[in-house]
Amino acid sequence: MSPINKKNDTALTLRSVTKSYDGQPVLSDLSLEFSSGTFYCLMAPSGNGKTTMFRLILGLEKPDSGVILFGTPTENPGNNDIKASSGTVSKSDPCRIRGMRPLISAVFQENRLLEGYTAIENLRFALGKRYSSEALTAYLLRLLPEDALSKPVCEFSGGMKRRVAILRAILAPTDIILMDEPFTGLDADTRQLTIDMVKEFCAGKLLIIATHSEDAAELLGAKIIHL
Ligand SMILES: Nc1ncnc2c1ncn2[C@@H]1O[C@H](COP(=O)(O)OP(=O)(O)OP(=O)(O)O)[C@@H](O)[C@H]1O
Repeated sequence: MSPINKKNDTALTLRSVTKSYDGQPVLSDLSLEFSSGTFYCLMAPSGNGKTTMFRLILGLEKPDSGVILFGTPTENPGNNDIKASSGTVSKSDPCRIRGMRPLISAVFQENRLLEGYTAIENLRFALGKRYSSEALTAYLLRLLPEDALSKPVCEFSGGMKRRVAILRAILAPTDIILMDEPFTGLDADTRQLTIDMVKEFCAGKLLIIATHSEDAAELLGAKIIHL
């Protein structure tokens, strides 16, 4: 069992995280705690730092100060390190995580698909041999029309691409999933189908979604966090 996937254990902690761009603060002294097996919706007006927070969690950027911890943190007073079940983080260099950094899957605002390849090839590229072709086809057919499966994704609508990007993230063997505005561009029916699959495949995991939509949060049964 992964060290961070026991339901209700702390899976992720942001402690006094601060980030500025060009001297303009985007996140100021932000502290949040997220539990395994729980869905969260981050809600904030545009530009309040939701994507920035995801980039920090993913390790794509460094906080100016503060720490991001995975797993349940334990501290030794006087020590510059904080131990978490997934590794050790230095307070003075929060991006230096020694030990096991958990895998995190993400849906970015852009779909980041291989445009010249089919949907199943996109899933296979990210997921390797973890699923049979029959299983991947069956998952895709829950969200896409059958004739789409033989086409490269560059011929898909925006909403169809979005569904492939979401499926790729939820099928990945990770305990933490971040999604940035995942349901944008989906009509009511496909949104419901997609949300049903997200609920099914993310059960027991930590899921954090940045969204402007209160009803997506309600459909997911997610806790709302206002940034
Ligand atoms: N690499 C960067 N360089 C400079 N400024 C940046 C950079 N990334 C983000 N910002 C600024 O940081 C602020 C927060 O951006 P961010 O994308 O995190 O907001 P958001 O809450 O995700 O917005 P939205 O809901 O519109 O996606 C914005 O003012 C943005 O212009």
